[in-house]
Amino acid sequence: MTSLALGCIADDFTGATDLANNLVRAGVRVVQTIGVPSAPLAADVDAVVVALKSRTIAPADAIAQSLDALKWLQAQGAQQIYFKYCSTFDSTAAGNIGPVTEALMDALGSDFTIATPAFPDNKRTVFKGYLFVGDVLLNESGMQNHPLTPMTDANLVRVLQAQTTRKVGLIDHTVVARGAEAVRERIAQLRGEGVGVAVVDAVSNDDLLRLGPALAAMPLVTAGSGVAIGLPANFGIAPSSQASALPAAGGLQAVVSGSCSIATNRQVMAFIQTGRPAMAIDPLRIAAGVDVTAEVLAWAEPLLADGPVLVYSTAETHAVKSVQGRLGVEEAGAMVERTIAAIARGLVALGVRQLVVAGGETSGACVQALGITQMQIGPQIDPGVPWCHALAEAAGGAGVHLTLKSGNFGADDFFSKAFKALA
Ligand SMILES: Nc1ncnc2c1ncn2[C@@H]1O[C@H](COP(=O)(O)OP(=O)(O)O)[C@@H](O)[C@H]1O
Ligand SMILES: O=C(O)[C@@H](O)C(=O)COP(=O)(O)O
Repeated sequence: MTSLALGCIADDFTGATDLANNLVRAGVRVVQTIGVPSAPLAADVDAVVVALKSRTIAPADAIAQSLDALKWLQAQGAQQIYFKYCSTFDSTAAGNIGPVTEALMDALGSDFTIATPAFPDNKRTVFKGYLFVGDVLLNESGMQNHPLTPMTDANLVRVLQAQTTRKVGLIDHTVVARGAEAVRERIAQLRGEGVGVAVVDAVSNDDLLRLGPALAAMPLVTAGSGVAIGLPANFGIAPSSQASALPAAGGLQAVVSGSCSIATNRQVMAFIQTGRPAMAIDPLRIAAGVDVTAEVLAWAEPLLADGPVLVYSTAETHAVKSVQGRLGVEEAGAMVERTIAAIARGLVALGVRQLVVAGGETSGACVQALGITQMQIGPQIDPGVPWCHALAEAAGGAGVHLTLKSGNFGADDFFSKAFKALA
């Protein structure tokens, strides 16, 4: 049996590549699996990130899937478990960060873990338990309007406490600033007070690197991708460029976007301004029974030879809310995801071998539709977003280069920049 340093469970697919990206940059040899593998691990790697699509499903289902992933990772000899969620702490009123954390703790027999979505490279910082996105609090960042997980409170202790029966505490910035020993002392104190989960402040990568050694003996770590930069050293792993090598890229290029986040709206506008072809998908036409997938593929086919095309349902908040009002939040989301996934499959059948997907839920739907089971992680395009490579059933088993872009990650010119990075 191989012995993994880290066994990771990510609650969405973009989040999984984000975590894998930070691990790879720290020299960790990583494989990302799509769902829980049915066979033992074949590759010789230091970490596996199991990508689930469990962020917005019913808590009981999220728990069941996460426990399956845990069991498989334990069977591969994982020494530490890392539950990865969003750097904007995306959750519904029912969970799933709290319920999944609690279930993993129970299964591991662990009485204490941390929780921090801090990811300073992407301007997510936690101070006094409050999450900032750039210069503003989470609930003023646009995340209060997210189609599936509106975040209306920036106080993570309060948000997490509402989702778990374990007592939630805080390891604040003054402790983290004093280093790993101070964090260990604070953990002992919180444990004594009956705290089971502590939100941890971090405003810089230095904070995360100071935190790392204090987490060495913790069976379960829960966090965004940021905490990952401080863990590899605990296993004697050092940065190496070898970890991110991918096969050479070829084939046609396309972008599909189902993300309605602010950054993606800007990226869609910027791509349209380059003059490359772009086609919007109208959810109400899908709901009316129009075969939008066939329309889009017929439009794209003659254009692809000249360079990348963009297909998007990305829309501003007022338009999304209006569609949701008519179709229902979950129904609208699932219907758009299904359509974009079918389009992604059709594009790959037309010869697309470099595909950018924007949106976490959207990426989950696309990767599943492409028949991908495992991904290799390559070089970073922008913080949190690497190119990946995978064998896809939709490509007749051939390799496809893919990037799964989290809604709010990436520079405005991300879509063009991504293809240039692969050239
Ligand atoms: N125009 C639209 N109207 C309503 N819902 C939409 C629209 N476009 C996309 N959606 C849905 O919104 C959700 C966006 O979530 P996701 O793909 O995770 O993006 P992000 O990464 O920005 O959160 C998906 O379920 C998607 O199908
Ligand atoms: O931690 C993050 O912000 C990302 O890795 C992530 O999970 C983003 O999710 P989506 O915005 O749904 O893509």
